[in-house]
Amino acid sequence: MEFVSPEGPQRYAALVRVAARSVVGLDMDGTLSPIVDDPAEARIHAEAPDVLADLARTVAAVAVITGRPARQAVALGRFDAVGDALAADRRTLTIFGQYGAERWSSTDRRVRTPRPPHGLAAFLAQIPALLRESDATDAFVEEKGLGVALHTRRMPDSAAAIARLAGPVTALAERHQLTVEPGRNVLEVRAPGVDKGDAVRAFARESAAEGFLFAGDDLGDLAAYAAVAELREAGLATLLVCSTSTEQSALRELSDLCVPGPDGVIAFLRRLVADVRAAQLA
Ligand SMILES: O=P(O)(O)OC[C@H]1O[C@H](O[C@H]2O[C@H](CO)[C@@H](O)[C@H](O)[C@H]2O)[C@H](O)[C@@H](O)[C@@H]1O
Repeated sequence: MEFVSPEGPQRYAALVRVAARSVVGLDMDGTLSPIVDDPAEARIHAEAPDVLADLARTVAAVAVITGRPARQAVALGRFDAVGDALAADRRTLTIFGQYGAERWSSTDRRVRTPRPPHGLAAFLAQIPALLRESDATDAFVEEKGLGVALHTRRMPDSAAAIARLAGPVTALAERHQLTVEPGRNVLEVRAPGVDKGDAVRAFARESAAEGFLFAGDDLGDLAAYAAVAELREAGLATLLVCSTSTEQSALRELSDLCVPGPDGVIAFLRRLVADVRAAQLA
């Protein structure tokens, strides 16, 4: 394992020691799901459902903390099947969707979701004009119920399109009391006041966690990283794992461990499960 913080090896060992009373939060796109051009074509890593089930039997609780709508994440991740596999062991998989605004659990299988933010409908109505004025009519618009993502990945010069869109999107979002969440070849617009950090704090509190591992890949995961750092200050065993890509490096310097994309995340989680089980037998 390539630890990138000096404390990484000790933090990993401490987390293994308290794993049975620790929780794991995992980002989805770019961490559990390989990045693809069309968001609707994303699929979870083929081994992820089995690994998540094994992990959930090993630690206190597992959550996927994603920008995706919770219902969509459940479908793309085949999380119903993971929940079925966990039911006999009385374990639960939790999904925090839309950056923590939504919640689903494999126990009750219902999505708890707030009302769409005031201002979203007006923002949506102005998107065609905004894209025309920003020379970005080929951007892919993903409506998410509580927000909207403007994707540039399939445009000829994605970075230039993001640069043209960033100012106008931010100005229009602010006019409608919405916030902008930048990501990999995407600008998302959603309600302010909740982020992945809130999901981390809620999950740790409700689980009375003694340890917290989080893995992510993108800017939206920075809030989760900050919340895990707070938990570390409060005395929890923590580990921050970056799923690396050539597209985004913001998490690297904040991480304890870097692994190569979803393949690396899955291999790491398998290793964690094996190390925890070995420690419990010792
Ligand atoms: O928090 P995450 O689980 O990482 O979700 C963030 C957003 O991911 C999706 O977009 C990203 O993945 C797409 C599929 O691989 C890719 O085409 C796109 O360029 C990426 O930005 C998703 O479409 C969004 O709804 C999520 O909020």
